[in-house]
Amino acid sequence: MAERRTWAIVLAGGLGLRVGADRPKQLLDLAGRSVLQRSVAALRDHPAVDDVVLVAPAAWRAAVEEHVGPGLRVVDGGRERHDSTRAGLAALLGAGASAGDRVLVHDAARPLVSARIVADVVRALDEHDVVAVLVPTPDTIVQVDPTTGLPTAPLPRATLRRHQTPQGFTVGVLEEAHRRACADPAVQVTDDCTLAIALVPDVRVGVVEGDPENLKITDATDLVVARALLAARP
Ligand SMILES: Nc1ccn([C@@H]2O[C@H](COP(=O)(O)OP(=O)(O)OP(=O)(O)O)[C@@H](O)[C@H]2O)c(=O)n1
Ligand SMILES: C[C@](O)(CO)[C@H](O)COP(=O)(O)O
Repeated sequence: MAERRTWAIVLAGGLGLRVGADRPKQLLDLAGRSVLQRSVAALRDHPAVDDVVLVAPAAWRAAVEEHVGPGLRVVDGGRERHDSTRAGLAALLGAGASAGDRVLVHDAARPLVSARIVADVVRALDEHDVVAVLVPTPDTIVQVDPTTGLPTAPLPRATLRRHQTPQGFTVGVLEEAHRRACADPAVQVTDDCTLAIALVPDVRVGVVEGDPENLKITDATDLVVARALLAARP
C-alpha cells in the first residue's frame, strides 16, 4: 500500500478587516516575525507534515510570497473562508494528493499553534476521518434572538467547546464535504470540521485537546495578547 502523505493547507486568504490595519492581519509583526511567517513555520517545519499549500488573498499575493520566501505552493483564495479551503484542496489534489492522504486545515490567523497540537491531529488521523481541536469555553454562552438581541435558549456550558485549528481530515472526506456543500448553498458553517460532520455520512470523528494559547487573531486586542504570550516564553 502506498505511504499516506500529510498535507497542510494554511488559510491566509482573508483581508483581516476586523483588526483594522493598513494590510491583512497575517502580514502584521508579532515579536520580530509576521503572523503569517509563524503560522506557516508551525506546519512547514513540523516533522509530521510533508507538504504545505498556502492560500493568499489575490490582491496581496506578492506580499504574502515575500513573507514566506520561495519554494512554497501559493494559490489565490476566494471570497469566503470555505472558498479558500476549496482553492487549497484543489491545489493539493493537483499536486498529486490521494483520497487516503491526511490534510490539516489551519488558519494563518493562529500563529501560536504548538507542535504538540499538530502532532496529535496527525496521529488521530490514523484512527479517524475528521479531527477537531477543541477547548472549553470560559464564558457562559447564550443564544440570542437575531432581531432583538435578547437571550433566548440557555446553553449548558459543560457541553460547549470552541473549535481551534488545525482541523484534520482524510483528503477524500474533505473533498466530499465540500462537494456536497457546493451542491447546497443553504449550508452555512464557519469551519471545515462542522461541514464534514454535517454532510459526510458515517465519518469517524476524533477530538484533540486544544490550547488557550492557540488563539485566533481576530481584532487588535488579540495582537496585544499574542505579543504578551510570546514575550513570556523562555
Ligand atoms: N476568504 C477568506 C477568509 C478567511 N480566510 C482565512 O481564514 C482564517 C480565519 O478567518 P478570519 O479570522 O475571519 O480572517 P479574515 O476573514 O481575514 O478576517 P475579517 O473577517 O476580520 O476580515 C484566516 O487565517 C483568514 O486569512 C481565508 O483564507 N479566505
Ligand atoms: C475555523 C475557526 O477558526 C474555528 O474556530 C473559525 O470558525 C473561523 O471563523 P472566522 O470567522 O473565519 O474567523
